Amino acid sequence: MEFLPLKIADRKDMAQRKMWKEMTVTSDGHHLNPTYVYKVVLLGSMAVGKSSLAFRYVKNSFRETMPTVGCSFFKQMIRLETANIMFEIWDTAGQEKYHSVCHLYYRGARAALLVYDISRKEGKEFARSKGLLHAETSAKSNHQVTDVFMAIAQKLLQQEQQKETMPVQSQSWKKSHVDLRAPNSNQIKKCCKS
Ligand SMILES: Nc1nc2c(ncn2[C@@H]2O[C@H](COP(=O)(O)OP(=O)(O)OP(=O)(O)O)[C@@H](O)[C@H]2O)c(=O)[nH]1
Repeated sequence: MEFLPLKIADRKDMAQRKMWKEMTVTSDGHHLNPTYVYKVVLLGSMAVGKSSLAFRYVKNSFRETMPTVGCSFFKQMIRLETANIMFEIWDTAGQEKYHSVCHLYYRGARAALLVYDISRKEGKEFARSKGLLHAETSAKSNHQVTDVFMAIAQKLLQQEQQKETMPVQSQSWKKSHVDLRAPNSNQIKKCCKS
């Protein structure tokens, strides 16, 4: 009898399926299937708290983090009344040396959070002038972290509902879409650390 080694692709697939299964089991043991999967990117200068924000949200913990190299990736499921939303959170590096590659991670994102230090006053005014969602958060004290992601989930869900109910020609949600292809796009959602 001949034994064939398991193909790498199969192993990878099994590992991915296992991870997916783990991600869709809630803390109270329920299995959830995501209704929508959304990519969300975290942008901002170095050391403004992007990784800490993601870590607090996904792991509910705060710890000293090393500067991000390139990009890190997190997943989190949100259970809403009408849908289960899986966030794929891409935490980009703020250091100057990664700026030339960071825009590669924006592709396919449905929302972007521009994280900045709260001591910069102009952040709030910028958000107001562009009509963007704005929130002051603290990963350290766990202030408004879940609320920010919940607000994004609800906004995206609202867009899905509009898509379903509106005729194609008049889908106003398209007009409010953020073009993430432009590296210097300033139409981005904001939050900050304190
Ligand atoms: N006081 C306070 N400090 C924070 C908060 N969030 C992050 N920090 C601190 O700010 C520093 C930078 O945090 P990071 O999360 O690594 O910042 P980052 O934006 O991911 O950094 P890069 O990966 O270099 O882009 C760390 O020393 C954190 O402990 C916060 O909400 N409050």
